[in-house]
Amino acid sequence: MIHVEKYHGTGNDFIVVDAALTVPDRRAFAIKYCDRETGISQPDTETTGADGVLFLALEKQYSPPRVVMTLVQPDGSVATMCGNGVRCAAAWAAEQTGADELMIDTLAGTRRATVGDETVRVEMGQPSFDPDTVPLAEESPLIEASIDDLTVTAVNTGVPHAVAFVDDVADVDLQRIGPSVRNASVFPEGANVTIASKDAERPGHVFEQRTFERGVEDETASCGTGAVAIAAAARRLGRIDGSESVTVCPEGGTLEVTISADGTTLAGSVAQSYATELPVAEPRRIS
Ligand SMILES: N[C@H](CCC[C@H](N)C(=O)O)C(=O)O
Repeated sequence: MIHVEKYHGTGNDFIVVDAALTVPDRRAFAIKYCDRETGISQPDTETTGADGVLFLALEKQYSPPRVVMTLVQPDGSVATMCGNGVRCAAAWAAEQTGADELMIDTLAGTRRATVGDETVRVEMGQPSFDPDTVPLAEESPLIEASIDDLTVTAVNTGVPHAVAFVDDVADVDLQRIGPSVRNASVFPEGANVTIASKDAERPGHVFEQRTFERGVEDETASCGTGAVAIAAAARRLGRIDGSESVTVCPEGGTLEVTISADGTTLAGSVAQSYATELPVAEPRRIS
């Protein structure tokens, strides 16, 4: 049995495992326990399963402390980056160390995080529209291109996103169009599909968000790299200007994104839902 904790960042939920514990087959572990029908669950909690497993290797000897984060997704794939995952990793490491500044090492680079009373903020780096970085199967950036019924702008915010601005996110059949855009041939490694609509009734830049995630192969309640992708695409398309704060509202909560020439930040709430023990398969012995 190993000790695990369940965290969520604005509804994007993860099983957190200390990487010092032995999980011989991370892929099999993630596929088994993330399953929304038969995966991890607790009495008195509504959700079964998770959007991924965060394996976190804490390096307390540094100042600020560092965490090597590996996100294994429900389909067994490894995501290079995850905005809400980094925020959960920072909250977990703050709990272990008492530090409020953390450096989270991801496959997309190091992200500095600050843990406050209400929110966890993370520096998200510079979004890229470069076709080699997204990556795209084309030589020029994909800006307002038609794919299926959506008008898509492609941006990498640690992982690739296809962002489409629509009149009302609630009117989009994401279960149908998500897989179609996610698997479009222009994305050789696939893409997360993020739709956004401007909330005209609220002052400032406020967008509703829905994201169909690669690796989860379903819609999630929140996606941090997706929220940053909305702000980056909005800026590129002239929907917002200059250096700005953008409020993004996925189903699971509210995310604040700042975007400027220096880079982006992502902030929002993080909560621990419960801690429990899970059985793991014995490591194979060499006889
Ligand atoms: N939910 C994550 C993104 C995971 C990205 C992953 N689905 C992929 O690109 O394979 C977030 O908060 O940023």
